[in-house]
Order: sequence, then C-alpha cells, then structure tokens
Amino acid sequence: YNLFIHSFILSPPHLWLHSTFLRPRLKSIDGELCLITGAGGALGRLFALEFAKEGARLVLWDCNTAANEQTAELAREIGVEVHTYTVDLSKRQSIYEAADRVRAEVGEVSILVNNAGVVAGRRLLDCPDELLERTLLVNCHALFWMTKAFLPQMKANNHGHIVTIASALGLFSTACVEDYCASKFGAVGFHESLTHELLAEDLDGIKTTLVCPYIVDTGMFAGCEIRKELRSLIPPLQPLYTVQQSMKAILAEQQMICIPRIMYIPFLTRALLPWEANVATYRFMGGDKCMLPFIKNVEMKTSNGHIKSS
Ligand SMILES: NC(=O)C1=CN([C@@H]2O[C@H](COP(=O)(O)OP(=O)(O)OC[C@H]3O[C@@H](n4cnc5c(N)ncnc54)[C@H](OP(=O)(O)O)[C@@H]3O)[C@@H](O)[C@H]2O)C=CC1
Ligand SMILES: CC1=C(/C=C/C(C)=C/C=C/C(C)=C/C=O)C(C)(C)CCC1
Repeated sequence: YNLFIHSFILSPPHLWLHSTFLRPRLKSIDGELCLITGAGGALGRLFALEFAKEGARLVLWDCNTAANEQTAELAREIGVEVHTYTVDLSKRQSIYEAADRVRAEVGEVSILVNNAGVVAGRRLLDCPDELLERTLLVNCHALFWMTKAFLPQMKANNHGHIVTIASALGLFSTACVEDYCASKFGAVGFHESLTHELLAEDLDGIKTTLVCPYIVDTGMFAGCEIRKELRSLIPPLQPLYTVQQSMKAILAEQQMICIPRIMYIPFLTRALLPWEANVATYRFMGGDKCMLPFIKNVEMKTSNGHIKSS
C-alpha cells in the first residue's frame, strides 16, 4: 500500500494535469543530432525542416535518394548541418550498416524520429504476400533494429529521445487495412513497452513520444473518407499542422499525442463500449467502409503503372 502511494507521490496527478492541459515548457534541442527516417516523404520532410528551425543537426534516411536530397537541400538553406543516407528500412542489414556509418562519420544520435511508413493498399486476399510483409518490416520490425542500433549510446549518456510516428490506426482499427493496423498496433505496443523499460531502469534522461495522427493530406491514404456529412467535422489533417502539433508534443516531452484531439474518443470507446456498439458507431460515421475508395484509387494507379509495389 505504501509503495503504491509512494509511486503516486513520485508522479502526482497535478503533474499529469499540468502536462496535459497547461502549456508545458518546451526543451531546447539546439545542436542535438536528430535522425529522421522517411525524410524524403511528406511528413518526414516537414519534420526535418522543423527540427532544423530548432537548431538540430540532421541525419536523414530514406530509400528514395532524390527525395531525401531535396529535403536535405531545404534544411541546409535554414543553416544546419545535414547528412543523407540511402537506406532500405525493410532490410535489417541495411539499417545496421547505415547506423555504423552514421556513428563513424557523424557521431552520436540523440533524437530518433521513426517516421517512415508504408501501406499495401490492397484487399488482404488480393495482396501479394511480399507487400503485406513489407508493411510489417518497415512500420514495425525496423523499430527494433533502429532502437538496437541507437539506444545503447543514449543509455550510456542517459540522454536521448525516441519518437514513434504511429497512427490513429494503431489505437483503433477499421476494415481492409489489416497489414497497416497490425504494424501500427505493433508500433504502439513497442513504444509502450520500451517506455516502461526505460522508466523501470530509471533512465529518466531518455524520453519517448508516440504520435497518432488521423488521415493526413499527404497522398499516402488518398481517397480514404468517412461519411460525407461528418467530413467537415473531422477533416483530413494538414501535413504542416500535424508536424507542428507533433513538434510541440516532442519538445514538451509528452508521452503520447493523438491528432486531432477528437481521436482520443474512438480510442477510448473501443475499450469501453461493447463490440456491437462500436460496430454501430462505425456504420453511422462511415468508419466501416472508409478505406474502400482508397483501395479503388490504389487499384487504378497500379493498373496504370503509376504505383510501384515492393
Ligand atoms: N498520411 C497519413 O494519412 C498518415 C500517415 N501516418 C504515418 O506517418 C508517416 C509518414 O507518412 P507520410 O509522410 O504520409 O508518407 P510518405 O509516403 O509521404 O513518406 C514516407 C517516406 O518513407 C519512405 N520509405 C518507404 N519505405 C521505405 C523503406 N523501406 N526504407 C526507407 N524509406 C522508406 C518513402 O519512400 P518512397 O516514397 O520511395 O516509398 C517516403 O519517402 C508514416 O509512418 C505513416 O504511416 C500516420 C497517420 C496518417
Ligand atoms: C474508424 C472510425 C473512424 C474513422 C477513422 C479513419 C478514417 C481513420 C483513418 C486513419 C488513417 C488513414 C491513418 C493513417 O495512418 C471515425 C469516423 C473517426 C470514428 C469511428 C471509427
């Protein structure tokens, strides 16, 4: 009983309330070395620019060399040091080799932003096995290898920050994105377990932040939509807004953020309401079939040869 009370005194409710509802102090990351995966992509590029504005030195990883270089150019214009690496996050060896090079050529990474992500965008039964596997490798397994590569240095200094860009679909699911939900639920579980481990080891200098956005207007889920009447109530997020909200959470060392805040509701009701009530709510809000137009979109692009598969 005493231990229980003591644990609460160590993290009293007024501290939770303060960090959740009041404006917390934002930390300085000037001069820190920040590694961002998927830095050639929409959110990855914006993260790179926001971290650059905060004065962080950047290490940018992506499998798309040209897009990654473009991000690097934009970040250099802000005036920070930038290093780019072409890495295939679906390959463990590619991650470890690039990590060794970063350590030798640049130094110790203190902020890790695991942002790269993919989705198959096909119905499970129509989807090539490799494409399903790739989602798990990039969105989930890569988190193991990235953490194994960079956490030891953070532990040695008891200093660092690991950011996981997961998804609202890591907290509740919907139909026809089995690969993506499995990978993002995995990412959420990974983040939580790692956070508990760091706390249990009293490594209070290493922070973690989980980011769970709703649809972001980047093209990744183009076509995904809920019931027409509700679209103005919960519109797709702007990429810059998403990244700015994430940055606030990261710099405030917040453990988790759902963007927009209304996404906490389906997350909670998933756990609190009976299954049937959730199914009825999904039907009413168009959450049950929201992925069908997205999958149609991918099918059309694939048949036109515009989309590359694995
Ligand atoms: N857009 C959305 O609606 C939402 C996105 N998210 C998450 O946000 C993150 C960023 O998404 P977003 O910016 O929209 O997506 P993008 O597709 O724009 O960016 C993802 C980047 O990751 C790269 N990438 C993909 N596979 C690999 C790989 N094997 N190795 C290295 N790099 C790879 C992509 O390269 P390439 O282009 O060549 O494939 C791309 O540059 C993802 O984790 C996503 O799951 C979360 C919630 C909503
Ligand atoms: C299921 C569901 C909804 C729709 C969620 C959607 C459409 C989420 C899309 C998320 C994406 C694309 C995340 C990418 O990482 C509502 C209407 C909010 C509430 C009822 C349950």
